[in-house]
Amino acid sequence: MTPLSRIRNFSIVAHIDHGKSTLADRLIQLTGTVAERDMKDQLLDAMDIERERGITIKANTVRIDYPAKDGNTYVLNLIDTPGHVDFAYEVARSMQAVEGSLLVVDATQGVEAQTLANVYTAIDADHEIVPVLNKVDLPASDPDRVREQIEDVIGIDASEACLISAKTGVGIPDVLEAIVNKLPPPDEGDADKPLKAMLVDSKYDQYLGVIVIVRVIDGTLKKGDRIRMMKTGGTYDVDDVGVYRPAMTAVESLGPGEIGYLNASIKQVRDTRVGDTITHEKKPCETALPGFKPSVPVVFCGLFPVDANDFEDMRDAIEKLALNDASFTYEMETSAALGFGFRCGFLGLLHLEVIRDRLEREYGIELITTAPSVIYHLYTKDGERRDLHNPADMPDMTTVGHIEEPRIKATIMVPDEYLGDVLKLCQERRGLQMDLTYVGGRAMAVYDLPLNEVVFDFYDRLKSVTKGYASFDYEMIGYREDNLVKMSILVNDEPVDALAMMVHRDRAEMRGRAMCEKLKELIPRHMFKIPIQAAIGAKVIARETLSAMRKDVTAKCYGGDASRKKKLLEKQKAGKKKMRQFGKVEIPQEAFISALKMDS
Ligand SMILES: Nc1nc2c(ncn2[C@@H]2O[C@H](COP(=O)(O)OP(=O)(O)OP(=O)(O)O)[C@@H](O)[C@H]2O)c(=O)[nH]1
Repeated sequence: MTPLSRIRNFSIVAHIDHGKSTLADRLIQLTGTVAERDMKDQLLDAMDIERERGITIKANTVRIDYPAKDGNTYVLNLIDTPGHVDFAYEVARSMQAVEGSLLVVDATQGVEAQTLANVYTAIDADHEIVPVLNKVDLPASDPDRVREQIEDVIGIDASEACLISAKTGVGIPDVLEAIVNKLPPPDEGDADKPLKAMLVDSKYDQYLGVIVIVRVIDGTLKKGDRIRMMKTGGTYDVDDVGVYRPAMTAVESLGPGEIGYLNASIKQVRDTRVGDTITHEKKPCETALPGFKPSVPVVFCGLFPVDANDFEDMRDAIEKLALNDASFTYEMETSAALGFGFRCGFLGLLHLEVIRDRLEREYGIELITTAPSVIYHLYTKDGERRDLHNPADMPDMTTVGHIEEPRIKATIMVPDEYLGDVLKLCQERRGLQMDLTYVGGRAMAVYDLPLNEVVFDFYDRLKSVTKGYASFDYEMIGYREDNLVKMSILVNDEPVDALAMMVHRDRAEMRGRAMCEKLKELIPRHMFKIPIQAAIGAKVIARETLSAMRKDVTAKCYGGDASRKKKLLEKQKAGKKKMRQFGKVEIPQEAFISALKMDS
């Protein structure tokens, strides 16, 4: 067992793309943790989608043995955390398992919204923080300015920040020394006390079942132990304990301060609660760790197979995905327009995209995605609350007293010249300005915004109006009443449930008009005329008409036989009526998403 003084547990916090994964790769490589021939980029990003998009989704850990300049060999446990706002919550919880953080800031960019959000999470977790300025190989890097910015904005000393290039490897040895010399070893832990370990994360492996990442506080965890999860009450026999190097490597035992995995024939990820305390069944520890609240989905949408025959396959696939991801929820849904499918809940839009991508790619199921929506609180006139996950389920307005919607506090950092556009965008999305400050040549705007206005394409719009220079982060702040209504879309006089949405009354007409116009472009012409309408209750607030594809039946009627011409036209009209009655309008798949994009 490693003495505590030779252990350093840390995470790396950074804004997306500032080089966190590349730095992790270099640390692993330089310490020879992985043989050179096995080295590939982004070692810790296991999933294809993570690799492709260059984002980290689940927390990963790796154990590195580092022979330091002081002659001792240290065990460094790195937890790589997700960088995207959707997964901010996962960052917060994995931080609890370590004592320090490397704060990576791109020296060409400076402090961004997620740098702040993530570093504050680290500070909240009482971390010691070592600033690292990355990408100094690039001519545009300006370490002095960024150092000053870190001091001004975050308020930590950056005078001894490591200057590195994770790409070329410059400065990496300094980072390793800083980890050993500046980050603290784990707080006291006692190997002789009853086992107390924190459940840091869990993931599903198709061969091994659920793998649990643990951080031992007191006691020793080894193969054959019978353990109990103190929150959920589940008891299991430990089949294996080990560490990631980054390949899974079995070890004899895990002692105080150590981070590793256990495998105990646990069936599904849902049976493990992040933050739970793991102890021995026979000789349990007295008090459990404080634990975390479970992460809850905030964005919902319907997923339907394009081909109804794929429904059963889709059910299998969704069940498998849910095994691995406790924050993803689903229930069966039927839609008049789309048939059988699932109403699914996600942590955010990226999470949604990741799951959808995996269903399509790994399971080969083509999907229709309906408009993402948030959870509204409906109150009856007697003050009773009901949660609305799907606008299609909205009851008659006369039974509803008031509606509350979720709001977020959004922090946006942007270079001065784009500030005007950002403020305009926030205003358009019903935002209320909470704060506006300037730090190191950039503006920081804080807005109170309805989540509903953000889930769809806010991030895309923000990127486009600022040419990619803005950064964005948000947190939920609670529910507030507003004048909200359900807007239905009727195509050929039939309401299309999958296109129904909740909107603010003042914006309903504009949104309705935009939707109808978009749909008119997206729906191909049929043999008959198709009215496209937006309505609140029975009141139509916008309308477009898609004209019929017209066969020129009179073309053959040369000459002037007017009565014959008339007869033909009448026949055609009757035919059209028939079509209208029986014919079904084909709405192309992309219409369900494209119609909602609001180009202002
Ligand atoms: N020139 C240069 N490019 C770098 C350096 N470090 C990282 N990059 C590049 O910057 C991009 C982002 O790096 P990542 O390591 O994937 O960023 P990340 O912070 O891990 O991103 P997430 O995992 O999504 O949070 C990649 O294209 C890297 O090749 C560096 O020191 N110099």
